[in-house]
Amino acid sequence: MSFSDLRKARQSKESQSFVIPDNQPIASEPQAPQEEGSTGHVNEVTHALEGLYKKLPASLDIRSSETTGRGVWMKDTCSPGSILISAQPHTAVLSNQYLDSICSSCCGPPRAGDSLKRCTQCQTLWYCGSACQNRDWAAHKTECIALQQWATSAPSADVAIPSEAVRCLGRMLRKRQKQGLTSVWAREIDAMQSHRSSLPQSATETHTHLAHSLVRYLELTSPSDLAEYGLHSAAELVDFISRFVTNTFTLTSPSLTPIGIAVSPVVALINHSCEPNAVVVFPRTGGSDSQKNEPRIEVVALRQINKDEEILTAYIDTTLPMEKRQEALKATYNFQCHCRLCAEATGVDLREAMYCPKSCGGICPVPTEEDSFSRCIKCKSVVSSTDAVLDALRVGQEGLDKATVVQSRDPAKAIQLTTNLIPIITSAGLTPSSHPLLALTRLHQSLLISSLPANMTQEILDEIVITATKGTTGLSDILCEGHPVRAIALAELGKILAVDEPSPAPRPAGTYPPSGPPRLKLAYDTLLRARNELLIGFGKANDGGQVGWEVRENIVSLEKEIGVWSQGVRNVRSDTVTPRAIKSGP
Ligand SMILES: C[S@@+](CC[C@H](N)C(=O)[O-])C[C@H]1O[C@@H](n2cnc3c(N)ncnc32)[C@H](O)[C@@H]1O
Repeated sequence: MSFSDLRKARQSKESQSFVIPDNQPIASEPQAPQEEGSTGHVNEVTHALEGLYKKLPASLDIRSSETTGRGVWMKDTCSPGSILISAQPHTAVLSNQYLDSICSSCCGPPRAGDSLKRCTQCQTLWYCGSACQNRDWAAHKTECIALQQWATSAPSADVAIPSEAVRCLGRMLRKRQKQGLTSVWAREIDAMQSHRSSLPQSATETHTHLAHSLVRYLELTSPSDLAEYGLHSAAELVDFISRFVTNTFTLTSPSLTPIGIAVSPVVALINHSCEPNAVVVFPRTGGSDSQKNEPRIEVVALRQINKDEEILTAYIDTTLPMEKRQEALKATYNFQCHCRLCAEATGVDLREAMYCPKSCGGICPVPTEEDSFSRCIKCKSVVSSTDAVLDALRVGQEGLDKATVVQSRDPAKAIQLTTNLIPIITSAGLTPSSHPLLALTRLHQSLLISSLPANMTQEILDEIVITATKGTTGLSDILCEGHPVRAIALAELGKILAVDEPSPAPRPAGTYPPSGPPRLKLAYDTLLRARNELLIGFGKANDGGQVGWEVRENIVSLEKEIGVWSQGVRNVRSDTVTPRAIKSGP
């Protein structure tokens, strides 16, 4: 779960009449139910929680602890790939860049051969068709006018649409007003945790900017106007925003591209671990009439979770090293993580590792500015090239930041950066799973794919295969089997290996990537592995979600291709055997 887009909150045209106080505690802030002991069952259920209890399947329970607040626990043991929660988000909105390519109601692309239809009034949201538009109308009706007014007063075309955060908060407040402040819907939102009273300064500033934009979007002219949304002061508005920031999920496409944000109070009850036993996904659950149930947010078990064990998901990218994970958790969720991965300094974390300088097959922790001493855990050789490694790490991180920023505006520049930096960091000895090498490799892969020339050469295709293989190797070293990120990476590698080679030619055994039939066989094996992992990460009952179905089809067509090929070989053999048999006959 992450929410980086808050930083993009628009700051223009702030209302003059509003003073949003910084860091003032909210007297009426609802408290998470607390009990003595670390994991006591919540006996006194607040009104707000009643609805959430009803939404939880019978196998789950809400319990609270002093350190992490409320959390969701297993009442029965479940197996990997079990869908633990399946819910329709309270609100889901698309990021601005996807408004014209994805339906704002079902959050899916247009059906094959069809195109999206634009709302003729605001000309901002697009839909699959009238069924999707009608389903969204209750939420869009007032939003439609607000979007038109925002566009009219926007200082420039690039800020003519409010950010996803502002649009999402607008939808939440309007629905809260419409459903009634005491409705189950509103109480569920109110039950989400707020950090208003203990925000770090950086977060307070972001919340404040967001509040200003929201005030403009809702066309409020004085704090008293907030009353119609059940908020009685600007401080309560900031409290509402804190609740939203702490509990919002990144809405993703079935292949995990971030496409927007979603709010689901029941899923938001789950606490964080950097070694999660479950994941939050939007797999698309299928069926002939699936659009009306989408988007669906689901929590899926990554491994067996035992009775009386807490369900834990990761709020941040767990391929990052500890310091970066802690920074991200503190900035957005205001806590320090003490999970096993963060607390136990056992062995070397493969997110921060390099190969033994003597190439004994062992690994060493990467040196840091604070602790530059590093030695191989196997042969104990000391890393002497510390300065060179630190330089490579610094240059790699700077390059990664730059390439990430320019990737959509200037993909050629981004590709130039990743192409130059990957060899530098690799030669410093970093393992494929280490930061920033893994992140650069994955970015390089996606840039290569998105900038494929029409006349793709064997060389380019092979480079993509090699990059995708390095990425999957790195991910497989640090993410558990069935993790959706790892499963999608495997599926992509399998699909890339299955692409028709422009000029296949036999290669010596052991050459990577292979060519011709051995490549096809490798594609088949990789897709089979991917499918097994997709069944875990996106749920067995979903048949691995949309990517799982696609991979199943890829496997079937490869089976045919390999079958035709084997049949061809058999025919060739029998063609050559038969004449000989005739010759050697009586
Ligand atoms: C999405 S909410 C999770 C549910 C929350 N515990 C509650 O009572 O509503 C996120 C907040 O829960 C708390 N939290 C989640 N995981 C935690 C962890 N591993 N350690 C400490 N606090 C955690 C933090 O306050 C965080 O901002």
